[in-house]
Amino acid sequence: MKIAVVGTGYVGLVTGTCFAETGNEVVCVDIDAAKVKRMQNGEVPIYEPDLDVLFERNQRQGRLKFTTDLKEAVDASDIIFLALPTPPGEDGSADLRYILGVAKDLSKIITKYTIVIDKSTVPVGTAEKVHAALAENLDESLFDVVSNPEFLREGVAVDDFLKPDRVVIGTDSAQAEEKLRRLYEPFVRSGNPIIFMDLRSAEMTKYAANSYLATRISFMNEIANLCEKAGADVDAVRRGMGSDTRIGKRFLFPGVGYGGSCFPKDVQALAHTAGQHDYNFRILNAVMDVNTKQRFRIADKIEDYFGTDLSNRTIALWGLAFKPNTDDIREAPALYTIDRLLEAGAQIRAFDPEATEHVRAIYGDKVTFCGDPYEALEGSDALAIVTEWSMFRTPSFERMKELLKSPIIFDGRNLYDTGRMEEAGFYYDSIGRRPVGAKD
Ligand SMILES: NC(=O)c1ccc[n+]([C@@H]2O[C@H](COP(=O)([O-])OP(=O)(O)OC[C@H]3O[C@@H](n4cnc5c(N)ncnc54)[C@H](O)[C@@H]3O)[C@@H](O)[C@H]2O)c1
Ligand SMILES: O=c1ccn([C@@H]2O[C@H](COP(=O)(O)OP(=O)(O)O[C@H]3O[C@H](CO)[C@@H](O)[C@H](O)[C@H]3O)[C@@H](O)[C@H]2O)c(=O)[nH]1
Repeated sequence: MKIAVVGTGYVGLVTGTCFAETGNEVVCVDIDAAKVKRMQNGEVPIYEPDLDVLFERNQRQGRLKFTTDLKEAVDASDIIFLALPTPPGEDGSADLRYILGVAKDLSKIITKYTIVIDKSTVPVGTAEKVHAALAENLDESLFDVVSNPEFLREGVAVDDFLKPDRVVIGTDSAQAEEKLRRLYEPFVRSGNPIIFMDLRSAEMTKYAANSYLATRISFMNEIANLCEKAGADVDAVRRGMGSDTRIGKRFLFPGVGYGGSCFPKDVQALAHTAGQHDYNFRILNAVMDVNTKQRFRIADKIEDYFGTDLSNRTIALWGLAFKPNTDDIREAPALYTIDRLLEAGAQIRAFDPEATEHVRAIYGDKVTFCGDPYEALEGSDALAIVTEWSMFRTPSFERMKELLKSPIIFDGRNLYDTGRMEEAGFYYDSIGRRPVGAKD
């Protein structure tokens, strides 16, 4: 099939590349001319494992092209995916200006039957707005609007796209349904379903899924905080709970709050949608409230230990990206940690395998950026772990003790066994577990 993908962020780039991989002809459009040039020259503009191999192969074989010219892409396609940003507006609602702006542009460009698909995360009722924008200049027989929310996770995006748990498609058009069934067939061969539904339900499914996952995380963060007070171990509790198949093991990890470009904005947007319908979605308000506090959990622990004046303290920080295997720092808990530590006067020596340059662009020389994890420890009073990169899981504890001024670790991701840390002679404070080791 001939496909245009408008917007080449995480979703657009992965969508375009994976559809090219299954033999479709794909043109990706972006307004960022510099980015398009880089992609035309074979450069993948984001760090996402496995994407580079597919990108290179499909571009070399001519199935994956890039342009800034929307008309050129639309003329060459009969399916258009909108993978545009939907950032939070001032009132927390999803800002639809990119989606509706492009829909308006499309209404002046489309000349043959075209399926326009919302791949972005958009509130209930958006497909109707896109339909109205297209209908301003187009006969309704020339297009169908479909909702096809994307569920990929950064860091494992290619795998999630190629082997999705499910594909959700909202449509009221038999023609669109048939085309999309064929398009997605290669991805669901393993037996996972394509679930067809009406447009509004598809739009709601995306927000319901993200908000439910965010709820699990805030719930577990509350359990962890209570475990600390009640003398229980959240790791044991998590295993005990998660073994119940009704609950399941995944997405039960407490930590420093959820971050990233999706959960924070999508929970907020769903709460806003509820408000628009005069419905007070109480759980969502609590989920957001818990997360706002949890993002400072590690900074709180550091201040509890050293006091609120950190002007003579240096803290090493491992991890800046909002999660491992990405260079994305949108709503990263590390940024909240840095802000609080700087406010308290601390010096920060930070390390991240991929996200350093994005964070340097924000803080400049207010933070010392280090070339490897051990360099960050040199002369530091304590280590704070904020992102669970694999490379942090099995460090040399001996070397860490030699480099740190005192052997103190605050672990926001529960990477190490508490008994082992006590034996190794650390003061080790993690999330939802009893701190071990002697305080200085
Ligand atoms: N990032 C994720 O993991 C993820 C996963 C599922 C769904 N989503 C949703 O998908 C949507 C896109 O997210 P993202 O993270 O890929 O976005 P992004 O912000 O990383 O990228 C968006 C791209 O769109 C381009 N753009 C903006 N206006 C344009 C225009 N008029 N024409 C062409 N290109 C334009 C930008 O230059 C940018 O390259 C959002 O609604 C998001 O909530 C994101
Ligand atoms: O048990 C867990 C799991 C995740 N997180 C945190 O939750 C955030 C989001 O993680 P994850 O969901 O893995 O990353 P995203 O790439 O943001 O993906 C989410 O958001 C995307 C955009 O909507 C959806 O497509 C995905 O299905 C959904 O998982 C991160 O800060 C994680 O550290 C936890 O704290 N504990």
